[in-house]
Amino acid sequence: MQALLAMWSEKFVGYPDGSDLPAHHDHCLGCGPENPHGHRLRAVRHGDGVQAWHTFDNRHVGAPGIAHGGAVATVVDDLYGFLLFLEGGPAVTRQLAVDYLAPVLIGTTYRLDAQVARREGRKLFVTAGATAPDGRPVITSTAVFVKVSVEHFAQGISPDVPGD
Ligand SMILES: CCCCCCCCCC(=O)SCCNC(=O)CCNC(=O)[C@H](O)C(C)(C)COP(=O)(O)OP(=O)(O)OC[C@H]1O[C@@H](n2cnc3c(N)ncnc32)[C@H](O)[C@@H]1OP(=O)(O)O
Repeated sequence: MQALLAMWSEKFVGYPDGSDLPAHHDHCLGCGPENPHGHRLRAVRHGDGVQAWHTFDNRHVGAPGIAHGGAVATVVDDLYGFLLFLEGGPAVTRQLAVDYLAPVLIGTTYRLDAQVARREGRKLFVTAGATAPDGRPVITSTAVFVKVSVEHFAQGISPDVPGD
């Protein structure tokens, strides 16, 4: 727990526009560099939001040649998680909606954008989208994140789980 607190206190700092944002942690399914099943999403601050360029590979296939919808939702959820570095503290997904407008193709690089639409108490109402190379939107999303203290994450920490 102390290690987690220390790690996050280093990550929730100011990030200038255009700068790389850090992974949530090494084993994060969305962005962790040490997770062999993960997406290794990398995001940058883009104005008041975040932006990423992402290519799904065959580990995340659903129908042949097409990314699994759950994998796409994972990446969108994790993209929202990068907004928290701009917000200055942790929050967790309470509600996530994804509209799949067109297939997300394996091997094609998509641009993803996310931003905070509204803040209300502990709640962050966030929106995101993914855009194909030809400019077509393929995904839109909304979500509600709820701010939590770092102690929220103590319930998931076990000495037997890698990355804890
Ligand atoms: C850097 C930090 C790490 C980031 C990692 C990013 C990875 C990507 C994100 C994730 O994967 S997070 C993991 C998946 N999510 C979870 O595990 C969250 C599980 N849920 C909970 O732990 C609790 O439900 C939660 C902490 C979110 C809320 O519980 P609480 O008991 O603290 O609050 P409550 O249930 O009263 O709800 C908080 C507020 O949200 C409101 N709310 C709930 N559902 C809503 C909804 N669907 N739409 C709008 N508002 C909603 C609710 O009405 C309330 O509003 P008020 O504060 O105004 O009263």
